[in-house]
Amino acid sequence: MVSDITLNGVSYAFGANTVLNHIDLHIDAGSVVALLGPSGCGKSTLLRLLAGLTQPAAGEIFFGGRQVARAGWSLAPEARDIGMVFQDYALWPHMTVAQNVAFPLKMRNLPRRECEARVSQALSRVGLRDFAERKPAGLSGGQQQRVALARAIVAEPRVLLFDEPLSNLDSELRESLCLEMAALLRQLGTTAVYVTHDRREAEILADRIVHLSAGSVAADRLISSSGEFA
Ligand SMILES: Nc1ncnc2c1ncn2[C@@H]1O[C@H](COP(=O)(O)OP(=O)(O)OP(=O)(O)O)[C@@H](O)[C@H]1O
Repeated sequence: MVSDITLNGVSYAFGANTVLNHIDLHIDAGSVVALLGPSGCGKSTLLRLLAGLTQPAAGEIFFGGRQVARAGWSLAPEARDIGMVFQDYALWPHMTVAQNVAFPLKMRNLPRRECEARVSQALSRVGLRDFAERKPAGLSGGQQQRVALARAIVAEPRVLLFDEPLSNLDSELRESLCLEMAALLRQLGTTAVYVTHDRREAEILADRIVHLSAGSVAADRLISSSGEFA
């Protein structure tokens, strides 16, 4: 099941530094929204609030009809039914690729066969079916990020969150993985929020680009399927 996302008057501050200032935003179920903006504008902070890694100082966040955060309270990340992909891959080095990908299924108590089938499907989707028994250290940066992507989608979460997942890769690889991720996100139909400071990446991946500037929404534009502004 996918979920829409609603932020009502969400604010956040580090001490006296207001980082997000009364954000109102509705994200349709199944859409891919890029959060674009210069360094320090609050993109990662907004994503961390969606992930449940931090709590808003004011406002509320809903996934579907369910409140997941309000001032001073936040539902834990593991209770939110989300998948996350970070810039630094965040794989467990002692586990194989298959064990890394299977990790989100552990808490779900699924039969072993179903776990194996899901891991195999997720690895196929990212083109890594033959790498299941490798350790992350034996993979390139692009392959490690594909593992992180497979781990994010394996449990079929209701929301996918991406924090600059391609920024550690060289430009050629970035472009090709970006196109693959765009195709995968269309195929999955999961609601996704994608933080980037790269406008081209945002245009390839997203249905809609929300520009943040100094903690506020500065522009909000729909993108047509050809990558042009609608
Ligand atoms: N732990 C922290 N303590 C104090 N201030 C912080 C902390 N983390 C971030 N900030 C400040 O909050 C503001 C927003 O940071 P945030 O990481 O959300 O921006 P960003 O748009 O994601 O930037 P970048 O693209 O560089 O990652 C910045 O001014 C930053 O300096």
